[in-house]
Amino acid sequence: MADEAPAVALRRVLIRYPGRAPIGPVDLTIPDGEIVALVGASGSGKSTLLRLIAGLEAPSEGEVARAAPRDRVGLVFQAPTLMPWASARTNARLPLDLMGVPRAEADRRAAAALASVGLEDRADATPARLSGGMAMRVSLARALAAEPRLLLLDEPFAALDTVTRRALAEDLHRIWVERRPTMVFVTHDVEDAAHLATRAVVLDATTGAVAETVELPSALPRPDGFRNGDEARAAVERLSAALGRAMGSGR
Ligand SMILES: Nc1ncnc2c1ncn2[C@@H]1O[C@H](COP(=O)(O)OP(=O)(O)OP(=O)(O)O)[C@@H](O)[C@H]1O
Repeated sequence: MADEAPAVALRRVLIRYPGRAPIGPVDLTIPDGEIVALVGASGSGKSTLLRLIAGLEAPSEGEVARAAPRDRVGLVFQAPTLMPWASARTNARLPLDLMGVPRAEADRRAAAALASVGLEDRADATPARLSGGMAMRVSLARALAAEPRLLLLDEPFAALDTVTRRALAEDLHRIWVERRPTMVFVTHDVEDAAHLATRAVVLDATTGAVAETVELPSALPRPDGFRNGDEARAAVERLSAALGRAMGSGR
């Protein structure tokens, strides 16, 4: 809705790291409930933007505003980063334990989160007994246990095989349909972006500023056969062209 506060708003954000030109300025508004893919050349600043949105890092200049409070922001990284000695349930419960949520309530929410990624049967398994895809799902369940309004994912698919990444994309769409969180994810893959996201933000390879925003098909969950359909193919082409333009000046 147009007059609702955006989930995220970055205004004239600049990030300075030693030994390189500043990243930005980045102006970016993400409406509530969108699924946004951050795409751009390697080193353009995708992960940095995600850390800024998460509040893990502060900008050198400009403003970062986020509607969701810190404890309603979920983070998922490329590596699942699970506690190896702990069960899937205990891993999923971790943020709730850290927040001091009472045990019975935390167990209930962890169980619901594991169920929403199809792992209710593996709640007692330790990470060594889970496949890579399942470990990623536990990592996603851990983020979901806090019932995030904003879910941030840094290359969640990068380490997964094609079948597993597609299954995870379906999980994410199902979660979106059930809970309507705003999702922002980093990807290198234009097909994953076009399939999962409702819009893509393309970063300029040289400056890290937003080069273009590409609107993607908005019907969620995706209809059967979407990936191979004309609409998806056209979206991949538009996005590839935008990425090509954003990389045009080189680094
Ligand atoms: N903590 C840091 N200290 C210094 N430089 C950094 C730091 N974090 C990122 N950078 C630099 O900022 C730039 C952007 O990095 P970032 O990881 O955000 O890019 P990216 O688009 O996510 O790249 P990739 O696709 O390769 O993961 C890079 O040049 C990187 O070397």
